Amino acid sequence: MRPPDRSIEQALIGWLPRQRWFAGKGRPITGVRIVTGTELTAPAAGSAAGGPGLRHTLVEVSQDGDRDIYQLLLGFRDHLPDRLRYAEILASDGTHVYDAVHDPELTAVLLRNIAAQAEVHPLSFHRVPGATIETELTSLVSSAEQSNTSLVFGETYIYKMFRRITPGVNPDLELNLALTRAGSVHIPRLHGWAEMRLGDDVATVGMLSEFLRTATDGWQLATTSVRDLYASDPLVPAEQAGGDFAGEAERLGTATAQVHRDLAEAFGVRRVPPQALRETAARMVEHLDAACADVPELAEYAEAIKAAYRELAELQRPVSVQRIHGDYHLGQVLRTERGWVLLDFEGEPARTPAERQAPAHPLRDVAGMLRSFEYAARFLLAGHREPVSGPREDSGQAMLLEGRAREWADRNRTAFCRGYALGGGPDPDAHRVLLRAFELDKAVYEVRYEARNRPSWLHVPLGTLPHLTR
Ligand SMILES: Nc1ncnc2c1ncn2[C@@H]1O[C@H](COP(=O)(O)OP(=O)(O)O)[C@@H](O)[C@H]1O
Ligand SMILES: O=P(O)(O)O[C@H]1O[C@H](CO)[C@@H](O[C@H]2O[C@H](CO)[C@@H](O)[C@H](O)[C@H]2O)[C@H](O)[C@H]1O
Repeated sequence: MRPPDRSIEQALIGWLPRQRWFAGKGRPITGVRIVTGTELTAPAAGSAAGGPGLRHTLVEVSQDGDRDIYQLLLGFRDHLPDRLRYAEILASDGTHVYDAVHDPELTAVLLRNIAAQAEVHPLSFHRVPGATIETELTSLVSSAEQSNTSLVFGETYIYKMFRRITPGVNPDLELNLALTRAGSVHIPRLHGWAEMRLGDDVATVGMLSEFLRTATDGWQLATTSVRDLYASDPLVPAEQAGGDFAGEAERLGTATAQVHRDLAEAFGVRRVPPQALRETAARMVEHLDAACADVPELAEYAEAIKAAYRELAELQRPVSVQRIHGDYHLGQVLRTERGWVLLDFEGEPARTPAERQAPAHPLRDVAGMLRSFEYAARFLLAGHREPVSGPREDSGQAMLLEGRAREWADRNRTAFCRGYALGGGPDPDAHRVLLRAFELDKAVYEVRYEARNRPSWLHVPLGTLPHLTR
């Protein structure tokens, strides 16, 4: 017999904070309520009766007066095989309740439903016109560090199951659909999606795309290049050291500009008066104040950061805004045989849905990627922080590597901006005040993000601030 909902809700209070994708870490959960439960198991032909059950579930999680909705796939079995033990959430009344994303026997229904454009009220599954979907593939949970959960089917598809559900079309799907219609080569091919009714609205719950099997992500490529530079003879300049990334950085800049152009064509461009920049600067000050309250180490840079925001507020020119990526960094781009491909148009996970969808200046994305170059250059310095106060030769080594990090970040920054301008984007060199303010705002976001999610990384964005606030 299946345990009652209230036992499952109780078990989820302990289980949710342990999940990588759970956005509310560090804040006590005061309640979990199952909002919807939809039976999804449609046993494949030939499978045994009485097999495992799958229930698509939305839960409302209360924390500090906030209520967020999360999506779960709950599996139910009388006997839980050893291979699924680690996914168990609760065992009660002879039934095991577990995280069914790890059970390919159950997740197969997602592919079948998308292929069939099934309606399983309140869920509905959609296939992109012209797509044919192979339904006999089995899934594995992607091992990528993610805010959501992705299932890789065979080596063919990737189904991104959005974890935090908000009413409306998810911007990731919205922008992927628009770029698909524009014929962009800079996104994975979109095959389908799943959505559900949520009150009076519809909410996107999943997206099925081409899995780019042979791709390497930008972070991996960039940090390999940084490693090569650190290991090379200090007298050899970056362009001559092995694994130089500048060519890739330039091509990435061009691909970024092309995606911005397609988004501008699909969603339009709006001219906003100088007043809008004053409002943007005021919001940046709010972000900064909130971040300083959370992370006291930020306070020593606050004055210099505010000075940069004042310069932004004083700009007397209108600017053009449009839909952009919104959370652009090296982990969101894949180097493939057909060039750079962009992923994850959801915007920053910590922002509200309205903020994520608001048109913004495209240099915000450029700033995001430039910050990522700083991260890639500096994160390997972690192991070299101690020696700074150690013996003199170690401290000399640390300074040398700091210099190498600067060289790498500057070189790739220049290359990316060149590629971006060549691709038709607004020239970053001609908008220095704007770009600097965006970089600082992103750095502030990152300090807060790391403090909350990966405290051992906090030194990375903090370590970039002396240079950025000079
Ligand atoms: N189409 C794809 N092909 C290959 N790998 C992918 C694809 N989509 C995503 N990935 C991998 O999964 C990771 C997380 O994807 P992403 O969409 O950014 O998820 P999240 O929003 O949950 O962080 C990416 O960094 C990439 O390594
Ligand atoms: O990829 P997500 O949408 O989950 O974005 C969040 O997590 C990112 C880290 O996984 C975080 O990115 C920061 O760390 C990256 C290195 O891991 C670095 O390349 C980025 O420049 C840096 O911002 C991102 O900010 C956050 O929203």
